[in-house]
Amino acid sequence: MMKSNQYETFMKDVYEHGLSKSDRTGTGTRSLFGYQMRFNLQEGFPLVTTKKLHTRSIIHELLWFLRGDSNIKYLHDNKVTIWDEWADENGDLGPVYGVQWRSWPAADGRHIDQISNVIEQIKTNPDSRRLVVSAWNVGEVDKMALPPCHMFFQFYVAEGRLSCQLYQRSCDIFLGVPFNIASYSLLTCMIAQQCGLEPGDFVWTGGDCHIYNNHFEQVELQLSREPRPYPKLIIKRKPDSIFDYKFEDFEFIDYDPWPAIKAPIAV
Ligand SMILES: Nc1nc(=O)c2c([nH]1)NC[C@@H]1CN(c3ccc(C(=O)N[C@@H](CCC(=O)O)C(=O)O)cc3)CN21
Ligand SMILES: O=c1ccn([C@H]2C[C@H](O)[C@@H](COP(=O)(O)O)O2)c(=O)[nH]1
Repeated sequence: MMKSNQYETFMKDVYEHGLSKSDRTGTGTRSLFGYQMRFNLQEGFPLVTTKKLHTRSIIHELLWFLRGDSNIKYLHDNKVTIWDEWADENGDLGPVYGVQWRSWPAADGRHIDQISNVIEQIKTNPDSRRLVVSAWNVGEVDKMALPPCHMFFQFYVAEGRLSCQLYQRSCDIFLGVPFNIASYSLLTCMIAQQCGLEPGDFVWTGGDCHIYNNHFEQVELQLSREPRPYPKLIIKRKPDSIFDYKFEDFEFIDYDPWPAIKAPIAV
């Protein structure tokens, strides 16, 4: 049986040993710098079980990134509200994740589709050590509603399995991180399917890992719960490309979480 408590162990460590640190939002945090978790995607899908996650928001947000979108209209059409606080009156967020993934503006005027390129490289040059995607476009960060938190990821192929490591510079452990782990694990499974590989490990690496001061009660409740086994992800068909997946293609089976826990988000 695989351990399914990596996230809770991480949360407990930061809750017990984090340093008091003020932050941009004025909320205040308990924070540790530098942490890593590893999830073997062969052994289950790392959806946090100690609270119920809104998987609909996670799937739609990932499909929205893959569209190369910078407006929350797609999310709204699908009743996902997680980006509302950061959008302007037209629903725009500036050149955020999706834009950099799909059409990074190069100095010579080209627009680079990093997702298509990295998939092509995984298929044709799997030993490459350059299988990277970056959302941190230094020249555009100040035009974004929020500079990317999950900012850089790298793929790795060995023995027919595709692994992915994410670097996340800033990590809201209670609200953001469960979404981020699930989202990149899902992306890894999708890209593996497209490339005829099995999913390997998802490695999560965090920079400023923090628990907001107004999440302490929620964290105590969550840490009092025993983690349960992870669910399994079923992808019901193999679409023609990474851009053709639909919400209905995904199903999590045997997801048996504890009840949801509400918390305010720091804006
Ligand atoms: N402070 C902060 N934390 C974040 O995690 C975060 C940001 N800001 N800004 C940008 C995005 C938006 N993300 C969000 C935003 C909201 C939820 C949230 O409210 N989650 C609730 C309800 C989910 C839902 O209704 O879909 C949860 O209980 O998980 C999660 C991630 C992640 N990011
Ligand atoms: O995917 C995400 C997006 C955002 N966050 C969190 C991390 C921080 O708490 C805030 C961003 O504030 P900064 O001052 O820009 O660091 O949002 C996350 O955990 N995951």
